[in-house]
Parts: sequence; structure tokens; C-alpha cells
Amino acid sequence: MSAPKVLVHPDAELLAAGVAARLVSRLIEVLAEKESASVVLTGGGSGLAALAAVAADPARDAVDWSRVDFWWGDERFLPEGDPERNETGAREALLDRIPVDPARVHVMRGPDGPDGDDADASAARYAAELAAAAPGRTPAVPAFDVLMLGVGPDAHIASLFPGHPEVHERSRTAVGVHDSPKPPPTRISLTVPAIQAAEEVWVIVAGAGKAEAVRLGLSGAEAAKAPVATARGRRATYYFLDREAASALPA
Ligand SMILES: O=C1O[C@H](COP(=O)(O)O)[C@@H](O)[C@H](O)[C@H]1O
Repeated sequence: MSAPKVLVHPDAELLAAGVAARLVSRLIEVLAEKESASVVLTGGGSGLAALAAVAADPARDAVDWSRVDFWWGDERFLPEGDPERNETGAREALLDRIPVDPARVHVMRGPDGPDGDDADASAARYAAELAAAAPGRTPAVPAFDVLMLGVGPDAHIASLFPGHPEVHERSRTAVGVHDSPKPPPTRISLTVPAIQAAEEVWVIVAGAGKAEAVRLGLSGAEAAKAPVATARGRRATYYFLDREAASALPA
């Protein structure tokens, strides 16, 4: 696993623009080398701001979006189109504005999906979809080129919350999450092994309210206390922060 590198931006707007520019350039690079690229999207304020900034970036048209697979790190277990779904936010911010291949947009299904209100079954279905895209790999997920994560003030990432059992899951790649402390209570999340299978993990955080979570993530805190501490990529781990989110770090 890679050691995190911290990049501090003056404010949240420049953070979003910086992450967007880096994503565009990383995808151009990856697509020059491989037939397809894969990105794992996050919900939450900073992640969606970065996607909106990609949509606004004129360089975005240099990316062949039809060769990009989109996955999600987590999803709120709500029906398609619900404004609280991470999918809805990502579609509005970016996916509806670029020429994606719909077959490459891999959503986590909600209660209106084939598994009804069984979030565990829906998570298992997502794990199977990940495995189908990653023949012969262990864990059975693609080598995501970029996996983006937001962070909650409680130091959660994806839907892995402090003190909840899912953060300790090691055999499955996607799980149902119940009794989430942040609404809605039912969710689906990638697990730590799936996150750590990514080539690059990008932790994107803005705001003073998350400064302590950032500090914990970078100071070797226990996973059970600060799930963000498990966010590490194989090749690279970046913490993209604004000044406020970086304010609890040593100078
Ligand atoms: O509920 C969620 O929260 C986190 C953080 O969101 P933020 O609005 O505090 O930035 C997000 O990363 C996750 O994807 C989402 O489901």
C-alpha cells in the first residue's frame, strides 16, 4: 500500500477545480495506455463538487468518456431518481453532461431494483458485477484507476462508519449497511479490501468540521475509530484538502 501524499488547496472551489483537472489528465493518460479506464465515484459535498468541476472543465472533451467505467464507493439504499442517492448527484453533476456508455455506469441498485428491499442481496449483486469485471483477480474487483472518497466529520468513508462491523469485513467486496448513523439508515458500501485494491485512492475533503477526521486518517488511527485511516491505494494515495480541512495537520 502507498503512503499518503497531501495536497492543500486555498479553498473548496479551487479544491474541486484541482481534483477535476487531475482526473481529466489521469484519464487521458490511462486511456492512452489501456482500452478502458475505471473510476469509483463518491457522494457527498466535496466529491460532487469535483464532478461538477469536471463538467465545467473545457479539457473534459479530451477524455473518451465512452471508454470509462464508473462504479460507486457507496450508495444510499433509496429508489432510482431519489435526490439523496449518490447516483442522482453524480448524474446531475457530470454523467448526464458527458457521452458515457450507459453499460459502463455500474450503479448500486436500491429498493426498486431486482432484490427489492434486501440491501444485503443488492450488495451481493454488486459484488458479483465487480467480480465479472475482474476475472482472476483477488480481491474480485477491477484495479480501479482512481477511487474517490469523501470523508464525514465522524471520519467515515464510503458507508463504513466508526464502530460499525462493516469496517472489519475482509471476505466480501460490497456489503449492505444497516443502522447508519447518517441518514438514510440503509446503505451499500464497498469494503476495505475493495477500496485498497484501487491503483489510486483520492481522499477529497473540505471544511474545518472535517479537520480532525483528516488528522486521524493521516496519523495511524485505528480503523474502528476512523475508517478513513484505511483509505490507501496500491500505487498512490492522495489527500486533496482545502486549507480548513488541513488545519489540524502539523505545518
Ligand atoms: O453519506 C455520505 O457521506 C460521505 C461524506 O459526505 P459529505 O457530504 O460530508 O462530504 C460521502 O463520502 C459518502 O459517499 C456518502 O454516502
